[in-house]
Amino acid sequence: MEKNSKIYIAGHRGMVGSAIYRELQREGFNNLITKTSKELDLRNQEGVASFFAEEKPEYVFLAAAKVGGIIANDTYRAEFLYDNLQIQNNIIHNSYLTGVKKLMFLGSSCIYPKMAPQPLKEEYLLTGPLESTNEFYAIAKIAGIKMCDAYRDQYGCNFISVMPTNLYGYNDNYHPQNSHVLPALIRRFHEAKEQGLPNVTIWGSGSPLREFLFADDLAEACVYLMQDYNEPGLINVGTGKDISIKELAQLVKGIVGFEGDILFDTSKPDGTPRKLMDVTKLHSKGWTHKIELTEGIALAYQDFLSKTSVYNTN
Ligand SMILES: NC(=O)C1=CN([C@@H]2O[C@H](COP(=O)(O)OP(=O)(O)OC[C@H]3O[C@@H](n4cnc5c(N)ncnc54)[C@H](OP(=O)(O)O)[C@@H]3O)[C@@H](O)[C@H]2O)C=CC1
Ligand SMILES: C[C@H]1O[C@H](OP(=O)(O)OP(=O)(O)OC[C@H]2O[C@@H](n3cnc4c(=O)[nH]c(N)nc43)[C@H](O)[C@@H]2O)[C@@H](O)[C@@H](O)C1=O
Repeated sequence: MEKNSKIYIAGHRGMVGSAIYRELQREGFNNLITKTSKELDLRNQEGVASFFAEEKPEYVFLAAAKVGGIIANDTYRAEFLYDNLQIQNNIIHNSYLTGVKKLMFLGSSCIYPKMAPQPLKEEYLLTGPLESTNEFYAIAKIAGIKMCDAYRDQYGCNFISVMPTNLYGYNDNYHPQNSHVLPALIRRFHEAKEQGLPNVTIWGSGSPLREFLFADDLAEACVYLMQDYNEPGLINVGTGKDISIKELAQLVKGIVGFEGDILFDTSKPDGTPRKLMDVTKLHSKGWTHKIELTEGIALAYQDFLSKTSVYNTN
């Protein structure tokens, strides 16, 4: 990418898209184009076709998607499948039609089979059944990887697929039910501290293991890979370290400064027992994460505190 290359960041107001936008700006890229979902609904085939035909971006980061935590994925199954297929089909196909030089598709670690060996190697894709709570989201993401590969094989498009682990960071979604675990816990412990509650309840048994990457680290990896990585298939992006949900809750409790007890609601789903990325391929390309979990949670909590007036209305 040249500093003046025309780069479209789809989903630039989201947690990941906004981090990619900031990283590109930091690196001096000066021709960035964006559209909010109000300005352009990416599910709309004609709208996306007109946008690409008019703007003709040279590079595309596909960070727009219907995203949410375990309950949102399980509840809005049709939307997670339909919205994500529409968004990615429209963007990938029109990138081909208008001659985009390179596109990055963002998937997720939930594409791997529920009981895959750990850590998750890229070659474990499509080797077993998926976790049911996020099956429809995962099917859409797997279709996205295969779209990129099919367009590479048939048309020679340089479309790459990056699989991030569970993410958190600035501009996260703090919705009480629909968010991912880390923002949910930051909010719940904070509100319990403010209200002087004796305990906080977290979902499931606390035993699932998850790996967490700060979104700014992911953005750095994305911009890095967009410049140097040109392979079919997929590449994992993570830290290679995981933690149980119970330990995570204790960590967030300490950072937020809540002093009560932690209870477990085992009527809520645990989801996949473990999702630890194998990051050997990523490290071999020369990139490693920088922000460790304790530091990242403190940064995310500061961001949450600076926006509590917004979250209080949601
Ligand atoms: N968060 C996580 O833990 C993980 C995320 N990922 C992947 O990273 C990517 C970004 O996720 P994240 O930043 O967390 O998600 P967010 O929900 O924070 O942001 C998603 C963005 O997508 C845009 N969007 C959604 N629907 C539409 C639509 N119909 N038309 C146009 N734009 C739309 C939204 O735009 P607007 O704001 O304008 O409405 C929003 O800014 C996704 O592909 C996700 O699957 C992968 C692994 C983990
Ligand atoms: C990134 C990935 O994220 C999703 O999968 P997930 O890893 O299961 O996501 P999660 O962050 O929602 O939960 C992680 C764990 O944490 C537990 N947990 C405890 N207490 C809360 C809680 O309060 N909220 C939430 N959400 N989870 C909680 C929860 O029960 C589970 O055991 C995919 O659907 C899909 O979106 C995807 O790709």
